[in-house]
Amino acid sequence: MDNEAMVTVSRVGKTYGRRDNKVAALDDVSVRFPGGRFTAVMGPSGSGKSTLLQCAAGIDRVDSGEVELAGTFLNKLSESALTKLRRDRIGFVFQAFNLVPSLTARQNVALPLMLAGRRPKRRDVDAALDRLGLADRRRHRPGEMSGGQQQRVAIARALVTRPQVLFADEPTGALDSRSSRQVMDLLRELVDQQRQTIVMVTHDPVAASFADEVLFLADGRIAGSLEAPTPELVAARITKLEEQQ
Ligand SMILES: Nc1ncnc2c1ncn2[C@@H]1O[C@H](COP(=O)(O)OP(=O)(O)OP(=O)(O)O)[C@@H](O)[C@H]1O
Repeated sequence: MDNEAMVTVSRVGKTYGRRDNKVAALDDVSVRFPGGRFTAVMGPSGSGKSTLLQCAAGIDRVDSGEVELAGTFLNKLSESALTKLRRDRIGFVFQAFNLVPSLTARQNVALPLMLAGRRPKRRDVDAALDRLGLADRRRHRPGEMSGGQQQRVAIARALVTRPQVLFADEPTGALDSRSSRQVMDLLRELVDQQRQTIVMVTHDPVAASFADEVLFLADGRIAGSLEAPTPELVAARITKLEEQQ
């Protein structure tokens, strides 16, 4: 389903807090994330990027509007059906890696399969690690790996179930520029070689320039988009949005 919408967010609203503490994190947001494409989401701090990602990934529920993942409307699902959908069809990568410290790379990658009630095959787990250039780190625990290696294990773990969409929330936020570049090269490769659909929140114009398109948010609303982004063009748009704050 290349270039058809893999995820469709329609008129989504999400508010946090109550009464006089209310914050509209998302205000009537509509956006389509095409299949087989890499979309970056950017915007000033507090503009709703993480909220959009979490609503699109079924981690958080919307207050109004709809989220559709390849024909499934997430709002209509029960908690257990939503949990199953997240396990089977969605991969999520966080800034802080979120690996289990006591488990090896192999065990961390096998975890989502076990949670989904599938018996992890060593071959599949090792293939996921190999694809991310971690063949020689299979038996290492997170504390024995660099930040870049840990993030690559986290990406292998997110991909082992072959999710329809990989969501990443600032995946390079805790990495130095060399490791960031490596992770971004890998994400780009996944899109180009395997038509993986990726949606990534980032603050970094260089990371965003690896995407096919950058979507900008400001104050919980869509504030434009940019095709074929370069770091310079992205930085200019972001600076402008921040000035308007
Ligand atoms: N759990 C929560 N409880 C209360 N307010 C929240 C919660 N999560 C987010 N918010 C508020 O919603 C708004 C959007 O937050 P969100 O984290 O989506 O923004 P962001 O663009 O990802 O920010 P940042 O770039 O700083 O991570 C902010 O005003 C934030 O303070």
